[in-house]
Amino acid sequence: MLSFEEAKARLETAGQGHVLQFWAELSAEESNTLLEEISKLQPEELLEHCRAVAVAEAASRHSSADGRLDARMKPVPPEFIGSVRKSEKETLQIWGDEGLLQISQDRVAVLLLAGGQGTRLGVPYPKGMYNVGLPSGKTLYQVQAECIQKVQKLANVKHGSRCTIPWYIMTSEFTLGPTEKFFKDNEYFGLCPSNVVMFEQRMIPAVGFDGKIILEKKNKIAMAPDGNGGLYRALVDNKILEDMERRGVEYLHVYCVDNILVKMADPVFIGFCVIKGADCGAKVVDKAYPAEPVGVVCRVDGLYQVIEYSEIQPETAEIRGPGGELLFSAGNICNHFFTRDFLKDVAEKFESQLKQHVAIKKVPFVDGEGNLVKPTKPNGIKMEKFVFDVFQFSKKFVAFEVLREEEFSPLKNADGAPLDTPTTARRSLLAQHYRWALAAGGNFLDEQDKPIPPKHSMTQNEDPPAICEISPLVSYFGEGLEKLLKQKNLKSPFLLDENEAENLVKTT
Ligand SMILES: CC(=O)N[C@H]1[C@@H](OP(=O)(O)OP(=O)(O)OC[C@H]2O[C@@H](n3ccc(=O)[nH]c3=O)[C@H](O)[C@@H]2O)O[C@H](CO)[C@@H](O)[C@@H]1O
Repeated sequence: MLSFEEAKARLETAGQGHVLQFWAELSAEESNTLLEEISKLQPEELLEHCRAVAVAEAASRHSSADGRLDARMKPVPPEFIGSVRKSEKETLQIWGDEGLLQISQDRVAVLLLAGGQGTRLGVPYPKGMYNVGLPSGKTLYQVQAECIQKVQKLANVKHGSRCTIPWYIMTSEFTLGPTEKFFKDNEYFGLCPSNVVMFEQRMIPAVGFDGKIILEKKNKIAMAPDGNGGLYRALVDNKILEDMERRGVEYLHVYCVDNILVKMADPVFIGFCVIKGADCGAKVVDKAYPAEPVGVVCRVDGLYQVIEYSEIQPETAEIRGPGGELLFSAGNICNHFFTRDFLKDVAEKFESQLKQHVAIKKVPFVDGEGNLVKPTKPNGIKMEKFVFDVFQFSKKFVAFEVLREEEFSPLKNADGAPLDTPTTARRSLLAQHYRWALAAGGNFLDEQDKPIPPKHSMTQNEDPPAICEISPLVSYFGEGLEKLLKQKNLKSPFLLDENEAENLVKTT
């Protein structure tokens, strides 16, 4: 641990001596906490960070820079976009088979970005622990864990293997403890603990407009995770690439915690990327409307990039092509494919070039008397790196367009908001499972055993006429349901878990 003198010298080098202003008032325990925090800050990096914040803040006040970026944006050429909608069934099958083959050979892992604070949802625990109110009561983490088990099984059955898809989970100071405990308490949802690797991303100080670090307590610096692009440093800090190499993992599916429809280690996406020889790929959906809060995958000066929803000019987002379609329609759903070699290159050569994005926030702080102030106006800057900012370094980038109703329904806001809430997430999953059951030939009955007329198309705001939830342990993507459900009467609410599947097999 640093001594007081060392900490003082370190802070003064970076022009941040004020961090120790309450030192004389701190108890021994409080001073130790502060020294521990300071010991994690390297003086040169701290200086650089505070300078970068000042520069970025000035740039953000002159929006012309972003304006110019907009002017240079071009849509992704159609030949670089694979598409579920536009592809033949046979082609999808070829991609899916390739993906399952890679999975069966232990060459695929998934990596969950779970270091965010989930401020918009407003719960005091990690988002993955959220239960959106499914009949089974499953949380997002459980749904994801079960998907992994099922894909492993599909690969094993097809190839006679005993494969593993390691699950890397990037957490932050806010989410590591509770996530670890949750997994332990739930016995890793049936996964082998050694194949669930949690690691922590770095935290960086929030800085005021005057270039000074903000104190949120007399002995606590206001820290925030360094954005989901903090992944690349965290991979190095925690030797994750070495772990992947040891396990023989070549391909990584990176995804964001809050999409209830996420297709974990999606064999079709993996197979598509592998067959195309891509080192980097992104799943996209057609943007629903110009102001939808999703990034846009595009090209800028010939390089692939995502322009984040917070950084695109509204008039650019609204540009339409000759057929009336949005010109920049490739909505990023935070599902990325990377080869391990590409990640190694990024870690070794490019990480330091990643753009710092500025988020101007209201950061609670202590005033000169040590009283906590909750600002009513933004007073500070948090810098974030974005996971997709590495696309520009790719030698072969591909985009893969998937169907929104099958693959994208994020949980961002608390109920009451119009979109991306627990209600919309639950509805999307139940509507999907209802569609799968109908397609498999099931007939739904109500509580009085009266048939519920099937409904083959529903709007986004409509609940399905029958409640049907299918465990990922039974079907990962609607596969294998016909043998269970064809011409069966299913009483709503219908919960198809492994026990129910066994019963249905017996009655066939
Ligand atoms: C930067 C980024 O990827 N933006 C994408 C993200 O936006 P959005 O603004 O929704 O991104 P979030 O803040 O929810 O973060 C996305 C994911 O990154 C994780 N996270 C975030 C910050 C952090 O320091 N550490 C960390 O691990 C979160 O836990 C989450 O799993 O999802 C949208 C789709 O839903 C996309 O259209 C956006 O382009």
